[in-house]
Amino acid sequence: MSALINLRATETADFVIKVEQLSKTFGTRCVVNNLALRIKRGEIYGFLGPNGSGKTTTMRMLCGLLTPDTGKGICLNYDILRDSNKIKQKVGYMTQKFSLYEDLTIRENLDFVARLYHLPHRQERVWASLEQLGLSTRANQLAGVLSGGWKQRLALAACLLHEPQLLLLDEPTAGVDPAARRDFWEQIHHLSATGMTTLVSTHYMDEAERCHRLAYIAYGNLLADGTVQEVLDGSGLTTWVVCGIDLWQLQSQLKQLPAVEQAVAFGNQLHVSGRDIDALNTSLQSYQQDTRYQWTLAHPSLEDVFISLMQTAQDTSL
Ligand SMILES: Nc1ncnc2c1ncn2[C@@H]1O[C@H](COP(=O)(O)OP(=O)(O)OP(=O)(O)O)[C@@H](O)[C@H]1O
Repeated sequence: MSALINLRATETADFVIKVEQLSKTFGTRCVVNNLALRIKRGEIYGFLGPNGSGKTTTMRMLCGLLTPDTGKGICLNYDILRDSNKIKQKVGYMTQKFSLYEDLTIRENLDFVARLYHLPHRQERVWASLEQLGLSTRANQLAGVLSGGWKQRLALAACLLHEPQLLLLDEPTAGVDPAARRDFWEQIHHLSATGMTTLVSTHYMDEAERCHRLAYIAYGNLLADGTVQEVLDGSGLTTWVVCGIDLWQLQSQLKQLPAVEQAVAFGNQLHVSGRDIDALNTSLQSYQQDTRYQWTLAHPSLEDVFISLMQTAQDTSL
């Protein structure tokens, strides 16, 4: 019996976030529905789903900014219902909107955040943070004149200053160029290697692929989770790639066929997908014999899978 209890304690200790039956309703709208999440220490966990699917609401419930209507669990070994104040102190939360002072310099912003947290050795920590995030040479620039990429780097520095154990990043790279997004993700992986756990919401597929694990939610319901490969394998989706002439016309015809769930243009190709492989192949047979087109069986992309999940999702929020 004691061995069993020890095993359970170890299992829980491995998870920085372990919650179940998490729900939240605003008015009559259920925006998070019976959600369960398990995230291990050091993991980069991606949170994907269409606009309004409940990602931000879930993050806010995890870090104690919002009280769930139902549900239970732990975050950083604290009870999410009872210990929200303790959780807040150990979490770095980066919101979608740049929330620092545009008329203060980078250094002044970090100094301000350090004061808010009553951090000891404030000056040293601010300079160490500037150094760590590659911001030293811009320390005296006003935050308001920074590009999107530098603003987001400053926001990350600010939410790391109090040395949190968990990062909750809500669409941290929205509107940021690919090079800056790549730098940002290098930082997240570097932090992960030091044991930092990150839950990050994003709409970018390349970012989803950079996560160790991910979850896809729609209408507040968890529709898939796992590694990228597990999510792809679990989709049951078959995808054909077709090249040829007049693809625009072909696309509109294919969309009418039974078992064709998606026919989407990607450059000079169409991705044609469905979950019932036999019915899909029957529908496509005559087109595949047409010499104007070249068909190749392909692995579905994450985007194909997410769109398919979204199409089959039920709106249970009303
Ligand atoms: N405080 C609130 N009061 C009422 N409704 C809210 C509140 N906060 C969020 N909502 C609603 O809850 C739903 C889920 O919102 P949420 O911000 O969690 O979604 P999201 O998945 O983060 O969306 P996005 O990808 O656009 O950021 C939306 O319909 C939103 O309008």
